[in-house]
Amino acid sequence: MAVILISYDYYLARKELFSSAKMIANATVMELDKEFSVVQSALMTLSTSPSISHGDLEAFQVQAIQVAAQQDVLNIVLEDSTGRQILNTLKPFLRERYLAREITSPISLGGGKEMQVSDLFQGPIARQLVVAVSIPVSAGKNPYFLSAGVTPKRFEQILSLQKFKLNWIVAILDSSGAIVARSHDMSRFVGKKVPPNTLAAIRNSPEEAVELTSIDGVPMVAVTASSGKSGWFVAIGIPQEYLRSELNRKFWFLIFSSTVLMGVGLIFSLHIGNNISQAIRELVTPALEIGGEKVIPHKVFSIQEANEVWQALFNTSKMLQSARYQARHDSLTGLANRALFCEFLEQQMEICTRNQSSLSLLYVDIDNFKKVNDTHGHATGDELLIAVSNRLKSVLRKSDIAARLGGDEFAIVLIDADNENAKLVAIKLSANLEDSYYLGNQLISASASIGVSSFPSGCTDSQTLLLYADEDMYRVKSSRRENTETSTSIDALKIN
Ligand SMILES: Nc1nc2c(ncn2[C@@H]2O[C@H](COP(=O)(O)OP(=O)(O)OP(=O)(O)O)[C@@H](O)[C@H]2O)c(=O)[nH]1
Repeated sequence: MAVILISYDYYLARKELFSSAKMIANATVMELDKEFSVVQSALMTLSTSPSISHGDLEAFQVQAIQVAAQQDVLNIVLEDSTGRQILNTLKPFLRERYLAREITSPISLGGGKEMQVSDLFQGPIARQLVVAVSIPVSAGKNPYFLSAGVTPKRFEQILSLQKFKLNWIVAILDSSGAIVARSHDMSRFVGKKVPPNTLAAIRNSPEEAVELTSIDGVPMVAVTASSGKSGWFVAIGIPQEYLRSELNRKFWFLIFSSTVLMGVGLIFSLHIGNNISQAIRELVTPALEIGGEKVIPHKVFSIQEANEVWQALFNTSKMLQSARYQARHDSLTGLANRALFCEFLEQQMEICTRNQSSLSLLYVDIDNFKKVNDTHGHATGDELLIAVSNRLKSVLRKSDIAARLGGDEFAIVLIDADNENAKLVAIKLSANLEDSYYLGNQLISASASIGVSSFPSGCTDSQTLLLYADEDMYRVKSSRRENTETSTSIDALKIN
C-alpha cells in the first residue's frame, strides 16, 4: 500500500514538475521571440530611412551605427541576395563606398515583414559567434537584406531573467542544434552542437518529456518548446539524479509520516482502549449491585456508550427494586406482606434463640369489616385499611414490624417483648384502633380483635406462632361477640 501511495504521489509530483517546466520553457520561447521582434522593429524602422532611399549610404551607415548602439546589437549589415556585404557598421564607410557603387538603383523605402533568424555562426568580420536577424528590403528587382548581428550574451540574459530551479540545465538551441545560450557553463558549451539523436528527440517530442543526456554527460529528462519565428528550441533538462532524490525524499517522508501517524494512532487507540477498559471495570460494581437492596449509585463516564450501559443498569436496578418491593409489600397499605413478614419473623426468632431473648406476635383482625364495605363502599373500606395500617405503624417501635396478611387481617412482631408486654401493647393498640376514623367526609367507627402469642414460650416455629396468635384473635373476637353490648375488645383482651 505504501509503495502504491509513494508511486502515485511521485507520479503526480513528477507530472506537476514537468508541466511547470514546460510552462517556463514556453515563456522563455516567448521572451526569445519578443527579443527577435524588438530587433526586427528596429531594422524595419531603419529600412525606412530617407538616406538609403536616396542612395546616401554614408548617412545611412551613421544611422545604422546609432541604431546598433541603441539596440545593443553587434552590428548592422546591408547585403545583397548573394550574401555580399554592401555595408557593415563594423567596417569604415570608405571601403564600403566601392561596393555601394554597385547598387544600380536606389533601395526602396520600407523593409519586408518576414524576418529571418540565422543559426549561430562565426562572424567573418567580428570574429565571434553571432546570430543574424534579417529583414528583406528591395532595390528595384533585386532583393537586399538588412541584418542585425546579435551575440549569444543577449540570449544568456534572457535565460538569467527566467525562474529556473538551480539544478535545471536550460539551453537555447538554434535550428541546427547548436547551443546559443546555456544556464550552466555557457562559455564552455556555446556554439557546440548537441548530438543528432538528442536533437531528433527534441524535434520529435515537442509535447512530451524525453530522456536524454546533456552535452556534458548528465542523464536527464527534458521538456522542450520551439519558436515558430526562429525554428529554435528551448530545452529544460531535469537531472535524473534530482528526480531520484525527490523520489527518495518522498519515500522517506512517507515512511516517517506513516510511522508518526501509526505511533499517534497507537497512542490514541491505547488511550481509548484504557478509557474503555476503565469504564468496563467501573461498570462491574454497579452491574453486581443491580440485584442488591438499593438502586445503583449515580456515575458519569468519559465514554458515551458506558453512560448508556450505566443508564440501562440503573433502569434495571430501579425496576428490580420496584419489583422486589412489590413482591414483599402490600400494594394498598405499603405494609410488609405475608412473605416479608414470615421472613422477618424467622430471622428474629433465630436471633432470639441465639440471644435467649423473646418476641411476641399480635394478630389483628378488624371487626365487621365487611359491613364497612357494604355500608360505605369498597373505596372507603380501602381507606379504612390504610388508616388502620398507619395507626399500627404509629404505635410500633422502629425495631418492630407490621404486616397486612390479607383482607382485614394484620400481624405485628414485637421485638424483645414477652407475653405480658405484648398484651399491654395489644390493649394500647386496640384502644387506638377504636378511635373514630374520618374517611371521605364521614366519621366511621371501627374496632379490631387482637390475638397474642409469644416466643419462645409455648411454640418453636413461626407458623405455630402465627397459628397461636390467630387462634387467640378468634378467641378474643368470639368473646367480644358474646359481650357485644357490654364488653370492648380491650376488655376481651384483659380477660384473655
Ligand atoms: N375494601 C376492601 N375490602 C376487602 C379487601 N380485602 C378483603 N376485603 C373484604 O373484607 C371483608 C372481610 O370480611 P370477613 O373477614 O369475612 O368478616 P368481617 O366482616 O370482618 O367480620 P369479622 O371478621 O367476623 O369481624 C370481606 O368482605 C372482603 O371482601 C380490600 O383490600 N379492600
